[in-house]
Amino acid sequence: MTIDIRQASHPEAAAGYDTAALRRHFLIESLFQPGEVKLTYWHVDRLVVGGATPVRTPLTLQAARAIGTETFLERRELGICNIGGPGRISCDGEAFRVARRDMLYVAMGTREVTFESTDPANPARFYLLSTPAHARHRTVLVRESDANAVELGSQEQANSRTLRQYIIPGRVASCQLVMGLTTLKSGNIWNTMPSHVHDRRCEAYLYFDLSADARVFHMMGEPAETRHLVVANEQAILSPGWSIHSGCGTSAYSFIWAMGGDNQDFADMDMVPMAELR
Ligand SMILES: O=C(O)C(=O)C[C@H](O)C(=O)CO
Ligand SMILES: [Zn+2]
Repeated sequence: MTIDIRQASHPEAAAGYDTAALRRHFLIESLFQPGEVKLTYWHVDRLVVGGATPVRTPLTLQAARAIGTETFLERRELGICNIGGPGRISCDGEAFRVARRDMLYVAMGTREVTFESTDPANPARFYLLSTPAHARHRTVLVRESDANAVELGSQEQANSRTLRQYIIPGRVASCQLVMGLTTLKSGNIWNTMPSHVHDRRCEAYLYFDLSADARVFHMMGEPAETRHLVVANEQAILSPGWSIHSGCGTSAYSFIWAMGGDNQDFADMDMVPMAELR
């Protein structure tokens, strides 16, 4: 298991970053390495973002010095979404079959989490998102068909998409984690424009379902100081509360969004008028 540490950036510092520095601070280029668990610890809201890619043998989520507890989930909760072949996750011996686009919420206090692929020729790729927690809720598997689906955007604006809320109050109880998956319809390329910020919560996006030479131009920065990151398939971005987070792809794509912070009110967004964007 590897863990990369990312510190928080002041927006005035980020405005002076060149392309390499923006990518170093806000982009995770590699999450899914066969046979490995790869984690990134971000000091904003102490989010841990990662990937687990079991092939022939199971992988285990281990405690890390960066987290400082005996087990990884001693004082944390975890959301897991499978974006690969069918797989299995065991939580203290209770096994869950997790198909592509299913999400598992794993309760604080779970001592052992193991990841397995059903077929090594088509390995599962488990995307992991963990936030600090202070109460134990129930471990719950949410299938794609059971998530709250919301239709957004329009073909005319090239942003017609289905947003599915999986870990959200009323559906799955959690301490602070809110998580879901948005899928653009074919021929649509924009997400989340008009844009918003929510200084009360940070957010991470994992972009996927892109072909090898497709890219998403992910917009970030304070509304009057925007920058962009060029993002390839299965790369993730870290979005501080002060930053807009919108993407424009060279083709349609999907992305997993996840938030941690002070509230779990999905609708609590400060919308940015188009005239304020620079
Ligand atoms: O399709 C979208 O728009 C999103 O998925 C937006 C994110 O869910 C978001 O930014 C929530 O704050
Ligand atoms: Zn947002």
